[in-house]
Amino acid sequence: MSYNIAVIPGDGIGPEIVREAQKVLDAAGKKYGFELKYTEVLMGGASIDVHGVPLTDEAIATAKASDAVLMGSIGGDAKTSPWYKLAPNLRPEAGLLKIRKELNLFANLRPAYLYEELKEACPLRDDIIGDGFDMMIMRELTGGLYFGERHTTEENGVRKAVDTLSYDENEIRRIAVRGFDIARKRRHKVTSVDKANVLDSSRLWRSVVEDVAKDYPDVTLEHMLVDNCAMQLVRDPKQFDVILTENMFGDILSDEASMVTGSIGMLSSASLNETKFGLYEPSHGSAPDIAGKDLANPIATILSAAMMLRFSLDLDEAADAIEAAVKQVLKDGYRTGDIMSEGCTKVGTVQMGDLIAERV
Ligand SMILES: NC(=O)c1ccc[n+]([C@@H]2O[C@H](COP(=O)([O-])OP(=O)(O)OC[C@H]3O[C@@H](n4cnc5c(N)ncnc54)[C@H](O)[C@@H]3O)[C@@H](O)[C@H]2O)c1
Ligand SMILES: CC(C)[C@H](C(=O)O)[C@@H](O)C(=O)O
Ligand SMILES: [Mg+2]
Repeated sequence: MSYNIAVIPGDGIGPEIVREAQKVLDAAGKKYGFELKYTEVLMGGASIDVHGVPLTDEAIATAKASDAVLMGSIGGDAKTSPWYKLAPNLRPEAGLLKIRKELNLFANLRPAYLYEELKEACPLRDDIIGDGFDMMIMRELTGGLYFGERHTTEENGVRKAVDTLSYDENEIRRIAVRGFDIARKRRHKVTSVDKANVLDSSRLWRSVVEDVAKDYPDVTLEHMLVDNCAMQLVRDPKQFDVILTENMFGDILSDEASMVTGSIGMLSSASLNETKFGLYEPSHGSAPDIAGKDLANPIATILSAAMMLRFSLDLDEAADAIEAAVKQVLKDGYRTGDIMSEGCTKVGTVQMGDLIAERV
């Protein structure tokens, strides 16, 4: 079998980590008898450099025509990047938001799982870690503050900026259904996170989620305010199975959750629409501080590639093999700098990719 994959290397560490993911995918293809045909697509700063915009219509068309999209990360260094001096719509990040909207990728799955082997890299106390934890953050990805009306004005020399947080019930229902469906395949618990003590949009969120829950009597639903959730994530992460939340809260909570799994370099993600199509990218950014130095952890991207095989291409066996290879490399004591602990062997981005590909 052969599949068409649009590849967006992006900016900063993006090209480095995507290269390693492709290496691992190709090893899996060889072993399990499939071929991935890659078409490179420019997005973010890489696209601004060439086309003057962060995402072209042609790039969107290429992504749409593919079986799935594999992405590195986009974004520049605010201190050195010329993009930041340009108009806001020329920001590299605008390309990412545009592709999410254009492809209707409303469901963002961010699994935060503590590998047995990475307990040493987890900043939490042993009694909090216990037997480890395993949660799925279900982040709504095409609504809320990111896509609400916004403008900046100036009146009498005073500048004012407005962002709008808006959701309609259909947007909430479809992500809630995804969350409950996933909970059914896991430990049957959904924690819906909102700010219903303040925000109207959160009160609507809570009411729609409760409605959806009626169709899932086998799944326990609890509501949690977002500030409490941020605290509970470090106090007792074991309590969470599926965290269901809106766009901005999910962005912030997933970075926090990543750190309790050892590093942001471990957190993969899948962004899905109503079909089998998806965009797969690590949850972290372009890390300009370590770009081009062979320091980036490619595991989040490699695990995202495994999700691509599983969700979009139905290549479950190959996905299992990649996940097992990651676990084995960690068991064998290899670590990139971000997850390094005593007694382990420090490796760079490329060697980590080689080691995982070998074990596939
Ligand atoms: N999905 C995306 O493409 C995405 C996500 C987040 C941020 N960004 C963009 O990335 C740029 C930098 O943002 P930031 O610095 O706030 O966040 P970041 O995630 O890029 O980096 C935060 C910190 O984590 C470290 N880090 C990130 N990924 C790592 C990896 N794989 N291995 C080892 N260390 C890693 C970085 O070195 C840095 O110290 C910004 O332009 C931002 O908008 C893009
Ligand atoms: C780069 C940025 C727009 C993006 C987001 O906020 O969604 C990133 O932080 C992420 O988590 O994918
Ligand atoms: Mg983020």
